[in-house]
Amino acid sequence: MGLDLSAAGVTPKAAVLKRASVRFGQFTAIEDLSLEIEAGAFYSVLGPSGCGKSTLLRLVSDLVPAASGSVEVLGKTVEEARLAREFAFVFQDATLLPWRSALKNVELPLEIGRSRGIRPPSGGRSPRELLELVGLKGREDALPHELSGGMRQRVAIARALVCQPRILLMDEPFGALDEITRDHLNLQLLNIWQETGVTVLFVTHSIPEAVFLGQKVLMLKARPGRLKEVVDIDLPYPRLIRDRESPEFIRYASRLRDILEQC
Ligand SMILES: Nc1ncnc2c1ncn2[C@@H]1O[C@H](COP(=O)(O)OP(=O)(O)OP(=O)(O)O)[C@@H](O)[C@H]1O
Repeated sequence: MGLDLSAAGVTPKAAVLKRASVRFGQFTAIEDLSLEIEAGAFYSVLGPSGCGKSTLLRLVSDLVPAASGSVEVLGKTVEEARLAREFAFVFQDATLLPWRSALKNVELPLEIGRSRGIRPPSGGRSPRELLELVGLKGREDALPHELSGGMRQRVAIARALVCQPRILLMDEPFGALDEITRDHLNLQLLNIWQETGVTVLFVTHSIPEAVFLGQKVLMLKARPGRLKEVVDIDLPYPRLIRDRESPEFIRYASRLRDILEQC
């Protein structure tokens, strides 16, 4: 059992990786990654294709094991954290069940939990309230094919939040959306983050998106996947789309581009 630090009044880190490596057969996808993820913070994850961004999310969520080193999530082992449903995923594809309405899709994790005898967490937002939080009030009964791509992603975000995860793992969730929809969802995601206090790990290929969202940007380098740098983004929240034209924003973007070129 991991040590329950919260019982002692200490807020544990969202995740602590110590010299963690992931191997697929002979191939090393992540090597010697040491990192502390602060609880409640928003991290963007950026790096060249194949540097291990998705693998990092899978490592933290117990989908792939560490071949060496250690990973702790909220003061627990990754397995304990998974069983306690401490994290939830949002992928590029919303992966909604096509025959279920938006509301029924959001309710699904609760139903699955109940079928396994897990009581829904108390005090959280209901599926209806979550749909309202993501801006889909009035569309509860719509089927996925009746919603736009951006709306489907919002349903996926509401579904991810329904079991009140403490960590939200987002793997290029807006990568397939047009720029206007993406901007809109970026703003909405920041609202949700601030309202819920959830820790976010957000993988993106977009430098402006990484700067716009993150308090910190984890920069990974490839072959093998290693931590290159953690860049603090000292821009205040709430952030506005037009802030992306500010000299500070442009300076951060250009710094990240320089680092990426060395990855
Ligand atoms: N299940 C697997 N079996 C074998 N190799 C894998 C597996 N999963 C990932 N890899 C390899 O590990 C490396 C890292 O993959 P990962 O998907 O984490 O990269 P990424 O940074 O998310 O890439 P992209 O930006 O292109 O999505 C890649 O070289 C990939 O081919």
